[in-house]
Amino acid sequence: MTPRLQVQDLQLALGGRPVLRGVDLQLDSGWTAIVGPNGAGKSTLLRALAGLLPAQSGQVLLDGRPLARWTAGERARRLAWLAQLGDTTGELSVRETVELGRIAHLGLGGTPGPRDAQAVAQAMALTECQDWALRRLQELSGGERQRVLLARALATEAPLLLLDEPTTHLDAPHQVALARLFRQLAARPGHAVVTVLHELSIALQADHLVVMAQGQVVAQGPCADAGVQRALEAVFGQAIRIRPGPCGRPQVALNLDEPSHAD
Ligand SMILES: Nc1ncnc2c1ncn2[C@@H]1O[C@H](COP(=O)(O)OP(=O)(O)OP(=O)(O)O)[C@@H](O)[C@H]1O
Repeated sequence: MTPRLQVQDLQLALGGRPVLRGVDLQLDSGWTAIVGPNGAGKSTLLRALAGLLPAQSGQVLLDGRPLARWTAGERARRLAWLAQLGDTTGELSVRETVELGRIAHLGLGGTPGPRDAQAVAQAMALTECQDWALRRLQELSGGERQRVLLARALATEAPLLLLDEPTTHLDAPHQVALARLFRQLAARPGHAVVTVLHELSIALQADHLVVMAQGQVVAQGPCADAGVQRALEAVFGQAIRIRPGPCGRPQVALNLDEPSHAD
């Protein structure tokens, strides 16, 4: 069954400041990219979707049941979360880090079997980090580390992937490879991928966009939707223009000559 996330009038404050202001959202199959300016509330929304932040009011439902009523184990088998800045797990090797993704299935101290080894090997192959299996995470570059942490999320085999800026630190070919991977993963029956992304050219490859500004969702829908594109141009100001691209997918054009609202 494809995971179904519903956000109903979600209000959330951090440090006494309102950060999410009445977010309503429905996410099901496919690849959804959440975009918006710095501080718009994207990571906060993703953490709330993962059940990591309690709401002041409103709720997040996973498969029709409030997230707050899922046990941690149930949640971990249904959804995997990749943090924005990536936690570095000390002295662990790359393989040991990816193996942590199997804890939801094994429990702490459980003995991995062939099924677990297969999931780990497959996740490492998908992110091309199998050649570093024995190196320690802290010895890797930012982009290499990001790929290992993504592999850990993939190793969970959770049908719902919530990934906060998974392309950060990656070079252009690996960003494109990941976009292709997200599309493939989200196209599998019963799976969905939600990514927070800053790289708009990558975000526009998703099936759906959610555009956020100032703690609110200002538009959501297919990338080709005219309302979604207008919202993108509105929240990013004159700095970008969306134009038709090949295969019916829109493309982003940077507008260096017009002052942006950051100027
Ligand atoms: N722990 C916290 N305490 C107080 N305010 C916070 C806290 N964490 C985040 N915020 C504020 O909440 C707002 C939304 O932050 P969030 O990280 O969700 O934004 P974002 O859209 O993901 O931004 P970015 O694109 O810069 O990663 C910001 O104004 C931020 O300063």
